[in-house]
Amino acid sequence: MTAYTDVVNDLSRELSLKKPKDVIQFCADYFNNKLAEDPARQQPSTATAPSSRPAQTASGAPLFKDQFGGDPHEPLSHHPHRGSIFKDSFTHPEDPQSNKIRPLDNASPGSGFAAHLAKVKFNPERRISVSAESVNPEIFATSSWQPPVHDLSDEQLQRLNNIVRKSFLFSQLEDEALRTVIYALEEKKVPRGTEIIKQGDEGDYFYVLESGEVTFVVNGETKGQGKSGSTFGELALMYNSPRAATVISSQDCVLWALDRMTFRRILLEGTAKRRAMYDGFLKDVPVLRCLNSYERNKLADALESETYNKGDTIIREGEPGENFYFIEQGEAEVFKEGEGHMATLGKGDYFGELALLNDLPRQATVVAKSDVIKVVTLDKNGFQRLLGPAIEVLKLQDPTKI
Ligand SMILES: Nc1ncnc2c1ncn2[C@@H]1O[C@@H]2COP(=O)(O)O[C@H]2[C@H]1O
Ligand SMILES: Nc1ncnc2c1ncn2[C@@H]1O[C@@H]2COP(=O)(O)O[C@H]2[C@H]1O
Repeated sequence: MTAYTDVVNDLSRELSLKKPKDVIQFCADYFNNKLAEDPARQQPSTATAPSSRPAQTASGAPLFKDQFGGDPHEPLSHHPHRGSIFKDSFTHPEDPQSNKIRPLDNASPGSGFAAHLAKVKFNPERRISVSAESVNPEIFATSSWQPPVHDLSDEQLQRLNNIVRKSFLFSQLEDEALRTVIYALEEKKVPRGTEIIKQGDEGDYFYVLESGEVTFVVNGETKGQGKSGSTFGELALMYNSPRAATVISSQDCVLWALDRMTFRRILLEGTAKRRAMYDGFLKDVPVLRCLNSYERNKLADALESETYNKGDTIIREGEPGENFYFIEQGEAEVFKEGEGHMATLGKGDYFGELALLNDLPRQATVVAKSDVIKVVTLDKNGFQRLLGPAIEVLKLQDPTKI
């Protein structure tokens, strides 16, 4: 009874301090957070597992159940090998009973593995809102959470340094947060054909792919590839929802795994805000109509906003090109040396693609026309990796050829 009273008193104190608008959601997050942080409820690690374990109840059941009542994991509960690579076993998609990894006969993502994957139908679009844990980061201040700290060799640090320099996700972090994330990362080498994440599982780790390639499969259908430098496994951690896709290495991969709590504490808030901020706008950009909502989210992760005033030169003809731009608000004009005014661009239009597509200097000068023009920019790396099928549309719409 004393324990119960203590818990209720602690909760009441938190409630009076934070005064949340949604008391039920706050309480749900408060207890989920407590459970996830209680080491007594985490299973002991295995040889292949990173030191932090996925959040589970004492009985081994996932903590983060469907808030609408049902347990999203239920259909898989009789499956003997539901775990991802960092749980019980390495499983081969063609033989889930096997703990051994066997290379896939046919690495072509469209054929070989898709048919063997997740039999359970699952709606990857279903989302539980990002919980108060994220929108209310002070909730963490009171807890005794300590991030994992791994022993990294100089060689590993050097490689991580390269990844961090190229990654928009990390470049947004303050020094201390970045250091915490780096030392919490754990290197994992996985051979081709390994099921890294299984659709429907609970979320445990977020992954950064240093080298190799992974394939995403949703309800048995291949949805795309992640290339070196990309990240995955964030959705289940952001929304406390089951894994939305199965992820299989289609080449030998070097991965870095970040535990759920470190992801939530350090990377979640920025990611969720950025996705929410840009999603409405990106949906209305004609050239991005061919992207699905997940591809739009990944694009949002990489965008930066910039504002210019009337007369400012955003791009100068002849200079090297580093960024691609979408206009979020206002208008810009395009001029070309010797030819004069070429075009006026407005909301939802883009510019700066030619230099990046063709590895050429800028082909024109772009100047802000409105008093204030808001643009979102994507760097070269993001341009090459995140526009997917939109790249073909950009090539077809080359303004110098039409
Ligand atoms: N089309 C897609 N739908 C859902 N998840 C995807 C898709 N493509 C890639 N993924 C990634 O696959 C991951 C599976 O685990 P998560 O749901 O945690 O996060 C998911 C995303 O990072
Ligand atoms: N007629 C045009 N010729 C060249 N660039 C144009 C023209 N119209 C619009 N632009 C845009 O102006 C941009 C200048 O930088 P980029 O050459 O990278 O990409 C160019 C196009 O996006």
